[in-house]
Amino acid sequence: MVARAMDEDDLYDAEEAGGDKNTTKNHDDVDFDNFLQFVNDEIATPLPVVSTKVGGGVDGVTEGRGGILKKRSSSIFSGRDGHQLDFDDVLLVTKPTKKKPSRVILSSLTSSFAPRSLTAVMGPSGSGKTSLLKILTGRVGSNSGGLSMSGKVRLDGRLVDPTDIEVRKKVAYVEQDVSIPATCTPREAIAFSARLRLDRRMTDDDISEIVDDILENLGLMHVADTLIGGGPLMSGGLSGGEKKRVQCGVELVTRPSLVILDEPTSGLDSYSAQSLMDVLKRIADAGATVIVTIHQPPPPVVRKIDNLLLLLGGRILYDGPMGHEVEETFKSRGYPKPDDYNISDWILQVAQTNTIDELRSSGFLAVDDDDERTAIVASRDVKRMSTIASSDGSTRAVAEHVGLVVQTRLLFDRAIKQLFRDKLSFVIRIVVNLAFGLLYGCIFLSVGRSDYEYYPEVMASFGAQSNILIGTMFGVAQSSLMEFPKDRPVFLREYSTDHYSVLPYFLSKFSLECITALIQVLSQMVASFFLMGFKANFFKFLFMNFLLAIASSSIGLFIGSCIEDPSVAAELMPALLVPQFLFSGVFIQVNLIPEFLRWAQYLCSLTYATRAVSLYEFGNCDTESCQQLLNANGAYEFETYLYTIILCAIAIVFRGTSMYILKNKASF
Ligand SMILES: Nc1ncnc2c1ncn2[C@@H]1O[C@H](COP(=O)(O)OP(=O)(O)OP(=O)(O)O)[C@@H](O)[C@H]1O
Repeated sequence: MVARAMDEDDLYDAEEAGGDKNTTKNHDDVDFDNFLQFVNDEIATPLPVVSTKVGGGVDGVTEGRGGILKKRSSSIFSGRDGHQLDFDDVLLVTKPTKKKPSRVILSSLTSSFAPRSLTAVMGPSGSGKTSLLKILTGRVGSNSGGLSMSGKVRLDGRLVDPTDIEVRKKVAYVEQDVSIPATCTPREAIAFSARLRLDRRMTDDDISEIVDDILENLGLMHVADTLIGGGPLMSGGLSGGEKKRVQCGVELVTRPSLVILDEPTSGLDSYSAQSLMDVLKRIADAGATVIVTIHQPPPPVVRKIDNLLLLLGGRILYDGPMGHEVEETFKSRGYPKPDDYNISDWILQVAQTNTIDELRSSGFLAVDDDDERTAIVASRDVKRMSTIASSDGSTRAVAEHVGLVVQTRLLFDRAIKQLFRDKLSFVIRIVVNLAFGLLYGCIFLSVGRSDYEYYPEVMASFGAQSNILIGTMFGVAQSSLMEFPKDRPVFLREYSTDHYSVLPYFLSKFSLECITALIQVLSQMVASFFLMGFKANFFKFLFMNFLLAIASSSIGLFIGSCIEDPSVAAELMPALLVPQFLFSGVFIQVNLIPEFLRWAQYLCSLTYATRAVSLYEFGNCDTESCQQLLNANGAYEFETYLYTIILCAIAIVFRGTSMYILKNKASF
């Protein structure tokens, strides 16, 4: 970023504030900022003892000092060394297809962001603001989806690969879309993030001080204990702007040195936007490098901004200090700001109402900047960012984080809370299972009490078993599929911001699913099994039904992880489940299916559950009818313990694959 020349007053102000002389400041904010800086310097970083690197502590964990000092050291405004972020020749293009040529999204952008400054990235909609932030935060790789990119990113002068998790840990990134679980409170969301991302040696008191500090500074105290998405316990829920501030708080909890926020003020009223920008400005003044994208900020917000990077159609239209320099630049190029305009409205109007050629001839854009040429060069010669950065020594995290066991426990605790707070849907599920169980029990009343002499008796009992199993398969897979889309964005955000690894997430999810699936299966079986009068052992039947439930929920999870849109996933569900009836012997005996299609039976989890349950029910029955059914459906092909193993294997394969897919998706 081109820093504006500082006048003597600014130098004086910066020195007084203990700031870097390269920092740009706005006159209007100087007094207030100096005061805040004074407060920060005096309170937040008073003595070396606060940082407990000496004596085994970590930053933010105080030792041997009074409570006041301890509280102050944990302020989100405490001093820090920001990171210098430079990017060079960053080019982002869509990959050409047979129907569409390559399109330039970002056209060889070069700029930098300095510590102790707040930079606004502005530009009309579609100008590439989010794309640039995604590249800088490692959310777009050199070959993500239909995009190709090239360029160099440097952190503190060293070439880095932004997709490298060690680099990403250094950046707090607040995405445009809010993805905080609806069933937790702002206090819980921020504390969860703090517990997982701050040093493991921090006590609960340390964490709650930090959380209170954030809640207070982000103006969230009044909703600290309200469920984010509302709910039966606490009505209302948070407004869009409040949710956004919670998401900011979740990222600010680590007291980051580099903060990147995508439209943090959109959806906020002007006072809230101003307050949030004030917080960000104070964080910048504390030493951090703060970058925000923002649409047409009002004058009070503009005054908080140090630098401006103005984009238009993926190009840089202006890159320099905010304030009168922008106005001067536009004026000198033939676009003087009318008196009744504020500066942000004016520059966006100029950007949107003039053609690229007009702006270029006014001296705004490089003369040789040509989209078509850039796109051709880019699609031919896109270098992998990771290759460029491979020679760099990567950065190291300072704090020691909690281990896998604690991660799993915290995730499980949160999931259990979610279940209880969203209990209406779970209660409905149980009631539906009980109702269906009773219905099946009445329809197939006492079918298992016959001596299975005649084939229709055996078939009636087999039909009853199949109904229970199909009910389980659909019920559990469907609820897993419907629930997962809610979790997906939360997981992607938390995983990519280093809250936890994939394994604890899946373990906690699996543990909870085991509990809910067992309750679901049990409620259906209690209502139906004894009315039907089966001869099989209840617990063996229950266990096999439970395994089928887990295998089915794994399939649901797999579909949910492959497909983002829940409605598309719901459409796909029958395509995966319905063929199971056809090949597992429920509607037609397996030996009657044409031979060239018969192999499909082995792909169906229902096949194994049906065969095992048939063996439990008819295995000890030596009538011809029983044996005929078992033989026709191939029940004797494997031992019952093998059916158990196969169902477990199906669950593991689908869950493992989902884990792999999600991990890859979260990497970008
Ligand atoms: N994955 C993608 N594939 C194809 N085009 C994309 C992709 N991602 C972004 N684009 C295109 O790149 C352009 C810039 O998008 P981007 O989201 O960066 O704009 P923006 O300035 O952040 O817009 P807004 O202010 O509306 O959020 C848009 O035209 C968009 O359609």
